[in-house]
Parts: sequence; structure tokens; C-alpha cells
Amino acid sequence: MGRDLAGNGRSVNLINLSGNHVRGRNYSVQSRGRFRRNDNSSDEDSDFDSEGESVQPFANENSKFGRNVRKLGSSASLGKYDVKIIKRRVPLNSLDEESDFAQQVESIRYELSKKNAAGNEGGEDRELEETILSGKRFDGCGISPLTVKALTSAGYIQMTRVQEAALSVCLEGKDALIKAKTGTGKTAAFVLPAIEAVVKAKTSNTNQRVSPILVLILCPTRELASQIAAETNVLLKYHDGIGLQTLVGGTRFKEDQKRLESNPCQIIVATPGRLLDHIENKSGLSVRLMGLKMLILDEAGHLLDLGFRKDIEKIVDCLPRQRQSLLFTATIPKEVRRISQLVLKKDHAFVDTVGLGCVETHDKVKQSSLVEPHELHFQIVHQLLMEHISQSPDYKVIVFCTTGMVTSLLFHVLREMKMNVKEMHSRKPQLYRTRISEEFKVSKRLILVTSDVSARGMNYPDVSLVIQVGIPSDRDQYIHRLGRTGREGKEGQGILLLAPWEEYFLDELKDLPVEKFPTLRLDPGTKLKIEDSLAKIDGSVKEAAFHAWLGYYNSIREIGRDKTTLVEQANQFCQSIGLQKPPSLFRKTALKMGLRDIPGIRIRK
Ligand SMILES: Nc1ncnc2c1ncn2[C@@H]1O[C@H](COP(=O)(O)OP(=O)(O)OP(=O)(O)O)[C@@H](O)[C@H]1O
Repeated sequence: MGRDLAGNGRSVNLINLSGNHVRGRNYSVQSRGRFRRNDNSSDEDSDFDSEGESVQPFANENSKFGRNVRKLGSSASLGKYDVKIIKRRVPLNSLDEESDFAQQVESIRYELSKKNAAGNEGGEDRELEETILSGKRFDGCGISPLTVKALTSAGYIQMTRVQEAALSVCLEGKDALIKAKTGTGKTAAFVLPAIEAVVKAKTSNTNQRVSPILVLILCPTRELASQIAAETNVLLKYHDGIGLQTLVGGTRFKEDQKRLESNPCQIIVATPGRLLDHIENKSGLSVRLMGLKMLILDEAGHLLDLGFRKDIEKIVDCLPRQRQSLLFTATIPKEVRRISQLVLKKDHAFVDTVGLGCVETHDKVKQSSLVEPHELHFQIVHQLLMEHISQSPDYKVIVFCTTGMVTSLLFHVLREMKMNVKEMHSRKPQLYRTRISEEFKVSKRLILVTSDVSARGMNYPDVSLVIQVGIPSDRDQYIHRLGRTGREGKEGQGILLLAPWEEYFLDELKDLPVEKFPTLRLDPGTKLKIEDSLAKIDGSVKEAAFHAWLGYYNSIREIGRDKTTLVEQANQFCQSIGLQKPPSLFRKTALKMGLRDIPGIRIRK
């Protein structure tokens, strides 16, 4: 295990990648891990982790929490919740240990916790735990009646907890960092204030020569952008004249431009790479962005994970300073704090609907781990799937793999075994990805084998089981992947399958309710079927999986620093996927990975 800099049991690794510039000062980012990005694709299968930061409690403050809050000295009451209002100082220099830039940023923290009713022996608590809904209705929260009408026809009557909390702060015009568990309705929590911002701006200013973009929503992946756009359009149903456009990689740039010019567009949902292309292309978008009222970042931390920092800095430079900015996330890794400094005002609100010290995963999702050698993994995945299918006739399963190429290999194996399976990763063309994503949304009795492109934000309803094969890039990624099941307060199941040498990762999850999976009795017949399937799969698929596997694990510090063990494990993985000998590496690649002279590595002649 590496040094625990974040103080939360996570081990981090330092590679200084870049020297960036924040508000006129030198600022260096320390990060670890593989760092790749397609130019406009925005969501390359990627893993990335970085340096830690400590946030120190500063003092309680008597502060206002929007119109719904009754002040209670240093805490307040919001519906069923107690709200602690804490002013914090975040020392910027702890983000950046190499810089002498020592400035303290203050942020106000709104911490929601359930009211501890006297005499309640857990009954009401349990009830609250089981629902993500708050007691408040949309028709009483002061938003536009046309939006309420759309919410009602979409079946949204009561707000979820995060929506109740976020609306109060956002409608006041405050910048905010908002944390809520996966699948609890964060999308509507930012779409509603976004629509309000447009409605307000439209009524106050109708005579502008260039029609301004009023709201910009940035998110890390193309699928997530389409999902946010779809949900926004549902809530815009009765708002004539308010238009939304999506700007993501993998589509025709010229077509984007045409749509922007000819269709109403007050709201843009974009991935950062493609948006920046438009801004730099001098297509007139930067002028329209000067009228921006609200900037929203969904899955804020992941935007930095994927290396979008520079793009976001450039985008933020093009936006007016007088705007409201909102950051939404299910976890608060260091990247989120970094991005909040880039985007939010110093006195922003921090709305935490999870609560300090509370488990970030859902009680209704049963979590377990299974540690078995590589050569059994395909067999185990197959058996887990078969058992789940027999118990859940309407099964819907997501299997996460470490990389896109390993995803592709597992997909081929399962397809050969006649499982009802689809694959999703960044090597697939955009049209295919969109089609599979739409299909999986509405399907039952289907298995999606995927890389991390589906890990965050994707709302596939009623996923009954999430299997994670191999260590996730970090603890947050484990939580986000797991969060694809048990959404909207429903039940779910998550299984993490590790090889014995990966078992150390369980330490990072020790505060989560992860149980040991009961011993599996493997069917010997399956072994033969797997071997049979592997034999039918093209060698190039297996070779690509091996190379990707090696690259992924080499990028994880705890593993990558012991190259000899890594190569030994890689060679075992190689045998487990039916390759006689490990595929060779280009000399340059081996050198870059620090593997050139490691026994067991073959160099391409
Ligand atoms: N007020 C509401 N009433 C009923 N259902 C709702 C409400 N708000 C959201 N939902 C539903 O809850 C589901 C999860 O919402 P959403 O995708 O916004 O979650 P999220 O918190 O953004 O998750 P993630 O952290 O994974 O991105 C969606 O199916 C959405 O339609």
C-alpha cells in the first residue's frame, strides 16, 4: 500500500504531470495513473488518481439556508433534515505541495442529516433510509408552473432529498458543490435550477441581437450528455421556445454548427473537448457564451480524471464572471475540490446529502467480494451470471472490466457461450455506443459487458446485478460502478471479483458493507466450454486484451512498482485467456512502461 495522503485509507501515487495556471498563479497538479484521452472523444476508457488534500473544519456559522430553512443557531431545519452549517477553510497549498501558494479558501458546508427524533428506535430512520424521496412536492417549491406540469406528466410529484436540498440553494443564486449518493436524482436537481435560470433570463431580456447561451452543462461522457439532454427535454416539454443542443465528440462538427445556428438554443449540454473545439473554431459560440447565467458540471471529479483540466480552464476563461456555478458529484475525491476552486466562488455552499461519516453506498445494495485466481475468472463470471439469471427472471446485469480490450474479450467469450450479452467501450463507434446504450436502457434479460465508460452517471433502470472484474481504478470508481444498481431506492447486488494478488484493494473498501461471497462450487463442464469459446476467438482480440491489461495494472502504483510480480501475474492472465505465450511488446512501449529488462517480457523484433 502506498502512503495514505488523503487520510481516508486510499493510497495515492505521485507523478507530476503538468504545471497549470490558476487565477494568475502557478499551480501544479500531481496525479497518478494512466492518462489518455481521445481528442474529442472525452470518455476514453481511462483511470487516473491524484494527490490528496485535507479539509479542516473551521467553525460553525449562523447562516441562512434558503427560504425553507428555520434557523437554529449553528444548525437549521429543512423538512425532515437537520442542516449543520459549517464554514470551512480549505488550505489551497495542501492541494499543491510543491507550490508556495498558501491561500485559504472558505466554503460554507451545509450538511444534511436525518432528524433524530426522540424515542424513535430506528423505525422512522429506517423508513427514511429506504426512500430517496423527501416529504416535499414540486408544486410547492416555487419553480415555473410549466416545469411542474412537465414533472407531473413524467411522474415526478415529490422531490428527492438532493432535489429538495439543491433547489433551496440554487434558486437563491448561490454557487454550490452538491454531493448525493448515486441514483438519487441529481440530474433533475440541476436541470430544474437550469430551466429556472432560462425562464428568468428570457422574461427579463427579450431584445438581444445575438441569442445568448444561458446555461452550459458539462459532463464527462457522450452517453451521459445524451442522457442529460433527454431528461432536460422531458422537463422542457411545455416551455415553448426554450431549446437545448448537445455538443459531443464522435458527431459531425459542421452539423453541430448548423444546429446551433438554426435551432433555438439557450441550454448546451456538452463534453469539454467538443465544446472547446467550437469555441476555438470562432464559430460565434464564444460570443453567445458571454451571456451565460449558469454553469453546471456533472460528475465533476471525473472531468479532471479524464484530463479535462486544461480544457475546462479554457472554457471557464470564455465565460462571464457574473454567473452561477454548480458542481454535482456522488463522491468527493481530491479532483472535485480542485475543480471547485477553478469554477466556484469562494463563498460557495457545500450541500452534502450523504452526511459526514455516512456510508456512500446504498443499504439496499448487497455488496460482496470474491477472491479467486485469474484462470477461474471467466468461469466464475459465467456461473455468477447463470445463478443470477435463474433467480431473477427479469435480470439486467452490468459486468465492468478493467479496460476496453478486456471488455471486448469477455464479451466474445460470453457470446460464444450463448449468453444474451452486449459490449460497450470507447473503441466502439459512437453510433454503435448510442444504439447499445438506448437498447440497454429499455431492456430486460440482458447483460452489458463494459469498461468504465458506463461507470458514472449512466441511468440504466432496474439493473439487478453489477459485477466488477479486477480492481477498479480507485475506491470512488468502485462506488460509481456499484451505483448503476440500486437506483431510485431500489434493491440491487454488487460483486467484486479479484485475483489473490489484488486482494489488498479490499482495504480501501473496509468502511463499506462488503461481505465475503460464499464459496462457489464450479461446474467442471463450464471450464471446457470456456476453453472452447476462447479457442474460437481471434488471437488479435486476446493479444489486445493482454496489452491493455498490462498497461492498466502497470499504471496502478501498488502493482506497477513491482514489475517482476506484475509480469508474472500478466503471464498468468495470458494463460487464462488461452494464449500459449505472452504477446511481445514494442521496444519503445516496454521502455516507457519500465518493462524492457523484466524477465518474462518479450520484445518485438
Ligand atoms: N423526484 C423524482 N421522483 C421520481 N423519480 C425521480 C425523481 N428524480 C429523479 N428520479 C429518477 O431517479 C433515477 C435516478 O436519477 P439520476 O440519474 O438523476 O440520479 P443521479 O443521482 O444523477 O445518479 P448518478 O450519481 O449515478 O449520476 C432516474 O430514473 C430518474 O428518472
